[in-house]
Amino acid sequence: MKIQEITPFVLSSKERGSATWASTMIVVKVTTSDGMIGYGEAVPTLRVKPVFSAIQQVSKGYLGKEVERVERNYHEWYKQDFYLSRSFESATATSAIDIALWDLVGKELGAPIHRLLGGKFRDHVPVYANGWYKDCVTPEDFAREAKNVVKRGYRAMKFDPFGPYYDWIDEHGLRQAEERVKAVREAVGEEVEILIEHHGRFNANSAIEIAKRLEKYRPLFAEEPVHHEDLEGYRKYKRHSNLRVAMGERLVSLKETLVYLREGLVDILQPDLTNIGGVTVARKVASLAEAFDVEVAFHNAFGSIQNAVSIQLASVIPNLLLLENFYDWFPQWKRDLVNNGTPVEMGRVKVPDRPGIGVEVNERILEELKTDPVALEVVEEPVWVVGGTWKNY
Ligand SMILES: O=C(O)C(=O)C[C@H](O)[C@H](O)CO
Ligand SMILES: [Mg+2]
Repeated sequence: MKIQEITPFVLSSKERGSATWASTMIVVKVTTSDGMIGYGEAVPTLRVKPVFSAIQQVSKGYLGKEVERVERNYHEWYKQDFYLSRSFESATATSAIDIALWDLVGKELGAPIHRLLGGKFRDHVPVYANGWYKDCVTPEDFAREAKNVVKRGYRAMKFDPFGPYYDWIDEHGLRQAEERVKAVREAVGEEVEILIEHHGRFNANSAIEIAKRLEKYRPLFAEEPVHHEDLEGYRKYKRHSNLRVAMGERLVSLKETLVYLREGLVDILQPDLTNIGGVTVARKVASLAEAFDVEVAFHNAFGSIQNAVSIQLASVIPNLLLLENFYDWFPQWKRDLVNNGTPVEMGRVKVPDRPGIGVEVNERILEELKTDPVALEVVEEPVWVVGGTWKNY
């Protein structure tokens, strides 16, 4: 089969969900010479317009190629795009197309992606909740919502307790963060895992002070404690903190990942299929992590196509820790976009056995919600936090 058409869609709705980035989804539809259709997803955040146009550009490198040669097709784009290793837009565009190609190969063979990758290592993927703490500011807010998460059956949850602090945190911020974490620990009990998201905000000294204060609440990991590219910061943090470091959602290639693994800067790797290079690169990155005794917790914060394909890959790798999950905090339209739901039950998701990414896209919703890409307004609360949390109390 040949790749005949690649169409990007920006989907948007007034129903915003738990975060600014949750109100938008970028979907890629690939149509083949035989009339088959496959779907992929790209990263929105503040980059909706440039990503949309990157998909149009990257498509030029894929049109006319054989669908089934997914590895070769990725390599061809790697060869063409001199700046791929420096371009998030190119990386997410090629990732979305790659996911759609794997979806197509699966559909052609009547097999879910997990069968193409060696088969299920597990029938259910354990997940952790994110997006559950919209508008939470006080420790009481966090405790109340954390209890609701546990009531839904989750055994692990992630949150960012740092309010509006950036780069540097003072005693006031440390105390507020500690009170929020303490409240969640007390609300969920000793056996539910709590995961601390830093969103790559801090310099190393501040992150180390935070770790000292939060250690006693036994978080499973500290995510992106320092800025993504701050290798010196990661080194210093690893030397002076006792917490396990999770990172990886901004990695855009196999070789960039190696930098963090080789130096032992990461304990739990969080590659994102929608910007690391699709299924093609994500599976290699997972194997690379396995060789370093590093567990994987795929980053999975955007939409239902990313969620579906992440479940497929999470089901096959031996070194899976947990898969991130926003499912219960998606706006309803994201759940409706796929015909076959992947609900979370008792903190895990049953791996679908339908072909390709394991879910079918509802074309009616795609048509209804498609919109022109527009530049997002920039407001004080950054898009990368869960909405309504950029506050002190
Ligand atoms: O889910 C996570 O780990 C995040 O960091 C959330 C978003 O992906 C990130 O803010 C990018 O918008
Ligand atoms: Mg994160």
